[in-house]
Amino acid sequence: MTIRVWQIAKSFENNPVYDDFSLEFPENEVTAILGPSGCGKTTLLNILAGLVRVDAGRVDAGRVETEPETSYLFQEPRLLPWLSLRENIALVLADKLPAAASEARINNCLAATGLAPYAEYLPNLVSGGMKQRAALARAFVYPSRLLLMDEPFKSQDLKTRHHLIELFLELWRAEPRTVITVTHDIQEALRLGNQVVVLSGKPVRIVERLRIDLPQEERVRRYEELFPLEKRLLGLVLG
Ligand SMILES: Nc1ncnc2c1ncn2[C@@H]1O[C@H](COP(=O)(O)OP(=O)(O)OP(=O)(O)O)[C@@H](O)[C@H]1O
Repeated sequence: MTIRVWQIAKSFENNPVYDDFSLEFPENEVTAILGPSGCGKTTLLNILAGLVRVDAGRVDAGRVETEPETSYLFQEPRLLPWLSLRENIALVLADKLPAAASEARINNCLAATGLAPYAEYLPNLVSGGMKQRAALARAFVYPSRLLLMDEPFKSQDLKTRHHLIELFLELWRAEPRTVITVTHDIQEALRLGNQVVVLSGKPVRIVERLRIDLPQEERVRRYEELFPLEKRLLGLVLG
């Protein structure tokens, strides 16, 4: 199901963030959103997650009745410090699947993220990159149809970020879902996005919407083909 917002409006007191704003997020594709601080990117994710109500317009986030079908990945891993990595991941599946299916799914996810040897560790005993792997595992173990990511790799060093992006793409290819990711990093947007949307202004407008047809798994090897897009996005972001 395609996720979309249609003619939405949202103000905070006298601050009109959205007014008559529409955007579609194609099914099982990654949409990367770029835009200046404060333009409304997190607000859009929160609207789609059902955490913020719009003042007007329609939000079609693919939810079946009241059942949450959304995973949310943040810049900080947000793991519960008193639970092991396995328990943190298992938490989101509580009551969602029968115990045996849940166990199998968690073990697969731990293996896919390279966390199996550390599954019983508490979060504080592992590196920041491993914590974010666990957060990725938790986001993917939950059978959501929509995954929202708010600057998910921002606080990681360059190499860890590269590995986390590759890991994200592996998990997403194995179990595709519609992904919307917010970032300030043009290269990250170009590595991840099937579409890249640039937002700006108050109320916010779409200043660019690019489609990228080069498959994500080819993008490191053939990055030079993305240079013209990078240049274009840089021009738009720098104004
Ligand atoms: N709960 C709230 N109450 C009042 N104002 C809010 C609230 N949430 C967001 N805003 C305002 O809405 C605008 C958009 O905020 P938002 O966090 O969506 O921007 P952003 O593009 O995600 O910024 P950044 O890139 O810095 O994270 C800002 O002016 C912000 O101050």
